[in-house]
Amino acid sequence: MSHIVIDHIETSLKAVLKETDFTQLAVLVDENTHAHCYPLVQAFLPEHLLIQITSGEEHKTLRTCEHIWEQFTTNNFDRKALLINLGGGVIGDMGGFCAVTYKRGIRFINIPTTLLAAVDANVGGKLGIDFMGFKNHLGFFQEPESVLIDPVFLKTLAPRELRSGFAEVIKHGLIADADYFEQTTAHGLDIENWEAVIAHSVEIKTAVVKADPKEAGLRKILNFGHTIGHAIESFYLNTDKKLLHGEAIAAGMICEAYLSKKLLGFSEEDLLQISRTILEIYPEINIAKEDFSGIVKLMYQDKKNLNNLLNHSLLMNIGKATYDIAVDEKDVIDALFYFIKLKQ
Ligand SMILES: NC(=O)c1ccc[n+]([C@@H]2O[C@H](COP(=O)([O-])OP(=O)(O)OC[C@H]3O[C@@H](n4cnc5c(N)ncnc54)[C@H](O)[C@@H]3O)[C@@H](O)[C@H]2O)c1
Ligand SMILES: O=C(O)C(=O)C[C@@H](O)[C@H](O)[C@H](O)COP(=O)(O)O
Ligand SMILES: [Zn+2]
Repeated sequence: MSHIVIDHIETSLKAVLKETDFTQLAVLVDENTHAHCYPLVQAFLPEHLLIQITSGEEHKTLRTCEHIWEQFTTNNFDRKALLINLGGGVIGDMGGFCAVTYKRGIRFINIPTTLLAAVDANVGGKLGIDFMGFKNHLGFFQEPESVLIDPVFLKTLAPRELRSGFAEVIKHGLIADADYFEQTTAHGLDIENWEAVIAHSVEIKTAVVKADPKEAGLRKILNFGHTIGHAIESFYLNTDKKLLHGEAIAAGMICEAYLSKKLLGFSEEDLLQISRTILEIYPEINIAKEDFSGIVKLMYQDKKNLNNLLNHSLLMNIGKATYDIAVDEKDVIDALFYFIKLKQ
């Protein structure tokens, strides 16, 4: 498992660099983390190569990886080089992917700068990039050496991005801790102590990952909301209706809570509570009826599927999830109809 620290970035970064022996150092940023986050760490870094990529899910591709690998290569990085991923989930997933493939693997450290990366993406070792329009289609399981979390980075994060990350916090409550779901959603996004939220989400996620690092079974519960959510995210990615990861997962969680009721006897009352809570935080997510077939088609590449069956992770109760539930295509369509009817 990674060494995960929540502390002032100056303290944690200096400590990690002191105890890590490396030949070359690179820092991966996008234009936003270059502008807002790099100035908070630059003074504590020894000589390094700064690699900048363009932000956004649409750049989480092989093409961007080629740029990163070219930078390592032209700067003669050897196997004892170290990469620092300074950014959100896109930087962490893709930087990690480039690190483990370069010369069969160099070490990497994550410094999450979005809520989503701090509570979820940068923790647990799922690395990857999108391919042929499918989410995280190429990837590895490999934990970072360290994850250095400091809520200070959230100060410059756009409110829409903070809200996107909050969807994974909601997910953690729904799959593992009913009280956490109640407490975190009680006042919308008006949260005073982000550090406590991050710490508890990381605790929930790391416990699951420790029990099942490579998603043989239990880890699939972390994918609640993602079978339908990823398909929605991919469907709208290159359109003017683009959704952020957490927004698509928020819609996916409503649909999959509906499936939990229909297929597992999850309570109607809890379904309504989840639907109302999520719609209050994400009122503007719209899915069009004419897009349903395209969305369902994308679900056939979900990594949890076996024998071409759409395998879902669903809820038994608020706070308890289960996995490997095969779902019929027509039930998925019903779930999407449930979502759009809620909004009428
Ligand atoms: N590996 C995993 O387990 C896992 C888990 C959840 C999500 N993910 C992946 O994570 C990605 C989403 O991550 P994300 O929401 O962090 O997106 P992101 O990396 O695209 O970051 C969101 C935006 O915020 C900007 N930004 C980042 N930090 C900032 C800061 N401190 N101040 C100002 N702007 C800042 C970025 O430039 C970007 O424009 C998706 O690709 C998703 O599939 C992976
Ligand atoms: O860590 C996990 O496991 C997750 O499923 C966390 C998800 O929030 C995350 O979006 C993950 O990248 C999805 O993985 P995938 O295997 O469905 O691509
Ligand atoms: Zn996710």
